[in-house]
Amino acid sequence: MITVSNLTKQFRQTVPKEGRFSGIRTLLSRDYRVKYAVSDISFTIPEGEFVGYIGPNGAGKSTTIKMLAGILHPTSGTVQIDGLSPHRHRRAVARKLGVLFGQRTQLWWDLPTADSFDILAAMYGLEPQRKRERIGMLAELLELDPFMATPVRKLSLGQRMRADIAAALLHDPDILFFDEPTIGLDVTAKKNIREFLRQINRELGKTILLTTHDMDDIEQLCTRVIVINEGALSFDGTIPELRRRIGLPTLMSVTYRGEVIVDSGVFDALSIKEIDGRTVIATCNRAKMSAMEALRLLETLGEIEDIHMEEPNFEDIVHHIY
Ligand SMILES: Nc1ncnc2c1ncn2[C@@H]1O[C@H](COP(=O)(O)OP(=O)(O)OP(=O)(O)O)[C@@H](O)[C@H]1O
Repeated sequence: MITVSNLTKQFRQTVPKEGRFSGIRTLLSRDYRVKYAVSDISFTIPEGEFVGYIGPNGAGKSTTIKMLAGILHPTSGTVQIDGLSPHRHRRAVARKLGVLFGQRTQLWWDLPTADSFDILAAMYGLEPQRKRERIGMLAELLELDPFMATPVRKLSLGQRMRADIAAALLHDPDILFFDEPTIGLDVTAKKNIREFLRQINRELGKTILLTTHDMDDIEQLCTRVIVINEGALSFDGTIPELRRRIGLPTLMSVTYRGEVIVDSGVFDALSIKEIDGRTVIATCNRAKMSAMEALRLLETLGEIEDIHMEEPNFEDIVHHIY
């Protein structure tokens, strides 16, 4: 269980100087402003949940994850991982956590991939037999064998990400913080990583906090989504709740048995956009009207032959909350 209470992180940022020698004058400046990277955030994540942690660039996502992992110390507020503070019980918490920052590898750049696993296994104090089992299993699941002997710097991005995921899972932690695990990957590599994350959540019961700018990752994987904006929490709930909250219209295309003649216009939450012979295109605000109610209204226009509904794109919904 992860418990975050009133978590806040301030950074001191130098105020940039203008005019001649601005670069060097900024470096030497004593003028600071306080930046609230994370501001009074609270949430709890029970065991086994798969939570998306999203927000625009600079919202404070990575800063939160660094505080959850004990890499950064909060300015105020607390984090507890199974009742322990990541900062004060660093070692005990490190055993429970697997952390991945997709933009930065935790592997040793110039060493063969396998050597990084050896070093990490030694750091976590894994017994030789246990180490062999873990590496063998992860190598099979993430298809690492073809490049185990290759230096990390020569891996493709997809291979490097798989190796980093294996590194995060090597000591078999129960909780995973994954910051952008699909960044820059092609469609197939993304799909494979998503499938892997889904499996370790569903089949092995791992608790996952996932940060990503890829809304397909969130929609396909997460049962719950937490949105952070300018350091503050702006939504915490399920994806259907987020859809309802934003209330973007659902598109309905209805074909009637005979020609329909209606004045294009609005029936409160249902709005007729286009009439083309026997087909009527309408949008329905689902925050105000259910699909069934919309259908009942559309039935009053004639006998329906076929109906097609398109839910608003999740990415568009998220843009509305940012
Ligand atoms: N070490 C630091 N010193 C000063 N300011 C910082 C530091 N780290 C982060 N910030 C600032 O805190 C804010 C939040 O940054 P953070 O990296 O947590 O955002 P993010 O949501 O992860 O963004 P992105 O999606 O771009 O990765 C930003 O304005 C950033 O410039």
